Amino acid sequence: MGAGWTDDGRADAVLVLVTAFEPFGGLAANASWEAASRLPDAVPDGSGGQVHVSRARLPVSFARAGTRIVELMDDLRPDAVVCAGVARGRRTVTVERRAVNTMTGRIPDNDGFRPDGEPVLRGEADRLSATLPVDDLVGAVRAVGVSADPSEDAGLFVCNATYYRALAQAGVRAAEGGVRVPGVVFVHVPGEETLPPGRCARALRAVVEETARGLRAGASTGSGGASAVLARGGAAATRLRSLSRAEGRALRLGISGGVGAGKSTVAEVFRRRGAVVADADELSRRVVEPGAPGLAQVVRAFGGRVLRPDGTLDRGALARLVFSDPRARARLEGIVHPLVGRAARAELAGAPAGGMAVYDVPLLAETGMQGVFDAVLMVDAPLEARLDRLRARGVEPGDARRRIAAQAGTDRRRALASIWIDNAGTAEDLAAVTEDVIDRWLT
Ligand SMILES: CC(C)(COP(=O)(O)OP(=O)(O)OC[C@H]1O[C@@H](n2cnc3c(N)ncnc32)[C@H](O)[C@@H]1O)[C@@H](O)C(=O)NCCC(=O)NCCS
Ligand SMILES: Nc1ncnc2c1ncn2[C@@H]1O[C@H](COP(=O)(O)OP(=O)(O)OP(=O)(O)O)[C@@H](O)[C@H]1O
Repeated sequence: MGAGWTDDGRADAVLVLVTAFEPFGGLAANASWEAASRLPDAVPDGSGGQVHVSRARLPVSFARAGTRIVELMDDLRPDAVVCAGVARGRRTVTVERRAVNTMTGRIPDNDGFRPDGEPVLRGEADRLSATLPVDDLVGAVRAVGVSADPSEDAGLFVCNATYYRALAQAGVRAAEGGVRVPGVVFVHVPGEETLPPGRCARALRAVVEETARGLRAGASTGSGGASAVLARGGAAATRLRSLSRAEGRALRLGISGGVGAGKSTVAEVFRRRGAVVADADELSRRVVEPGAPGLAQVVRAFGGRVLRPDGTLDRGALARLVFSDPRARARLEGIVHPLVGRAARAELAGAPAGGMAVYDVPLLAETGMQGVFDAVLMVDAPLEARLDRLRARGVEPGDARRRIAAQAGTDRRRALASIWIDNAGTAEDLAAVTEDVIDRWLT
């Protein structure tokens, strides 16, 4: 991101867009704009260069602020968006972890509109998470002597709705294929009676400078630093949610994606980097080997037609059966999944504290197991590329399509991904971007 990305013809400059709000609620000034208007046109990037800063004042209007920020993001193509707003009841600067898809006003906005629980964007996710590193930004504000905390969400007023629109817009860009997807965060500043304007401006500047440092760190190494996107050739990783990591045990990472998306290739990179990796497909073969408990159960359920003459499972025959009949599939899954789950847990228990326990599992979204992981990494690739790659591996497109029809779609996968990898380049690009993900975001 940043240097080298000139797809839209823009000069190679790195840009942070900072938005803040006009006054509302009968006050003459808005502390967020007072702070934003004091920002310089460029800030140091921490390695001798500068990152450009563009400021915009938004209306306190549910309808107009969201439209405006989307326009700004489309026109300016910023590398990061820092939204600021005022939260007069709060004592500290707060960096918001997420935006919620609900609008409620205790008072009307500046257009006289007072929503009562309507969605910001109908049919979209209930909440979206910051794509810039919230905890690092909190640390940067504290480092300049201003009290700051992370906050769970941005409330329900215009600030939140604007944040939601900005995150959704970044998601649209990511889904389009991932060039210049900006990291987005929202910062609430207290009112002037709590934090004097000079200190407030210093706090916001600290957020912008930390963001700039992250962007430049990424640009100078060809990956993303604190930013939300890492790219290598045609492969791009987007960080959609912040990652939590518990002390005293291994990081629990789920890797998933549709058939042929590239998850085993990604998992292999993790294995090379020392992770303990459990592969659900491999385990699902092991639990139905001759003599293993699963095989007898499968034969009881489906009969001898799923056995080869040598007594091993005829996987092709079973695949034809279950991918044309959802009830048969559910029956097979009812036998195989518990056995696979048990075997995977046993393997992953061996990962040491401080290491990585990685579960490569195709049906992560379908089985709703995201809660057991600290982070979920989803791999995706254009449909045609998946079909071609699978064909090269001997899987007929018809078979592949039937499996795809039995799997979760992109939206469901995105809704629970912490990291999204678009595998639209070469296998080498995919491996390189995975290495970057490990180095930048997971270690
Ligand atoms: C039907 C079977 C025998 C076909 O075997 P085959 O060797 O052709 O495929 P393999 O197991 O290597 O799976 C390849 C890919 O197919 C897809 N797939 C497999 N099972 C399913 C399923 N139940 N639903 C949707 N997609 C599936 C996944 O993307 C998987 O990565 C086998 O897939 C199976 O036993 N499936 C049921 C168990 C299961 O759900 N496995 C997934 C991980 S636990
Ligand atoms: N970017 C790429 N370019 C070319 N081939 C690729 C690329 N990524 C993966 N492949 C190949 O495509 C095939 C599918 O990839 P992989 O096995 O990693 O996917 P998967 O998601 O684990 O698939 P499955 O669901 O079938 O287990 C493999 O043969 C792999 O080597």
